[in-house]
Amino acid sequence: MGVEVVVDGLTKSFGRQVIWEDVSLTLPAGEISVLLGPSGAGKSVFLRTLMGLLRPDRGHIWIDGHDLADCDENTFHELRGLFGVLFQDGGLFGSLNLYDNIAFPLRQQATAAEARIRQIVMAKMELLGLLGAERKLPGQLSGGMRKRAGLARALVLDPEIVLFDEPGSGLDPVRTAYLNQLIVNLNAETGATFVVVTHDVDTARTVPDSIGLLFRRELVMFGPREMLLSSDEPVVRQFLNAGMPGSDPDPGGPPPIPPRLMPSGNRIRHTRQAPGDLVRGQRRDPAAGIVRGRAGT
Ligand SMILES: Nc1ncnc2c1ncn2[C@@H]1O[C@H](COP(=O)(O)OP(=O)(O)OP(=O)(O)O)[C@@H](O)[C@H]1O
Repeated sequence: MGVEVVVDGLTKSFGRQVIWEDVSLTLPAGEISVLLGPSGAGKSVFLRTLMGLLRPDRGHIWIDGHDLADCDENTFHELRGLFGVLFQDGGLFGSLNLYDNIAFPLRQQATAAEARIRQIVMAKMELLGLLGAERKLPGQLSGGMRKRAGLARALVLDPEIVLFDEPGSGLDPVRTAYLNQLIVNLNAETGATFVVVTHDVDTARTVPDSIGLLFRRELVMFGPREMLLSSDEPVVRQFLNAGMPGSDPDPGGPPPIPPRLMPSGNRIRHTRQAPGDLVRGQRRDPAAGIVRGRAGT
């Protein structure tokens, strides 16, 4: 099972440019959280700060009782080892074939023999639908395959926390939908804590358990998907439900909440809340289709 990450009062600036201030949220263990925001809101900076690639000006990132933003070097390396990341472009080495790209983190660790490395790499390639493409170079792959290869490499060390930076960027809607389903399936398969940053509203509405909205240097709201999708907060409504910040909110109220994507096959996701529970608890009518399946089904 993945680990919980507690972000407390995080602030990041570059010189005099404040990117975001006083961000606090809890990423639930084993669940999918999506951070949504317009281009330039600082989503990628947030991911890079979360995994220790950038140092925050203030605040804490608590994981397993340690503060990633303020700990000794050994603890820092141990905490960094909990993360796997899918970079926007897949982050593959252009001169290495797919097999060697995916094997790279294992070889860097230098703890596993080649036979074991082969077993692990082939298992991840199978999981991501990449078997047969072992000898291809990244430049010979479609955008979708490059993303999946980047994901196989991100998963090769069985991380507890997986970060996705704009997984749909550069993909057409069909490939984005395929990748979204894959994310949900992989979350069920690995049980790791997933954090997805995106400006794709469809992804934010259907993939996560929780949604956060970064807008104008602050985290406007973070909470269960259904809470944000039924929120009356104008910025949240404008962004998540009408799609255009600054446009008039829909006078008829938020549009229906779409069903959450469920894992395909026999995979099971264990989440804290069944679809529809939250809006029912608020005495709102769940939208048609929302109450499909129970938590863990
Ligand atoms: N290393 C850096 N040094 C200085 N400024 C930076 C650095 N990295 C990012 N920024 C600035 O931080 C701001 C937020 O960038 P970021 O890439 O996090 O946005 P984003 O929300 O991920 O946007 P997009 O959706 O377009 O990827 C931008 O103004 C960017 O120029």
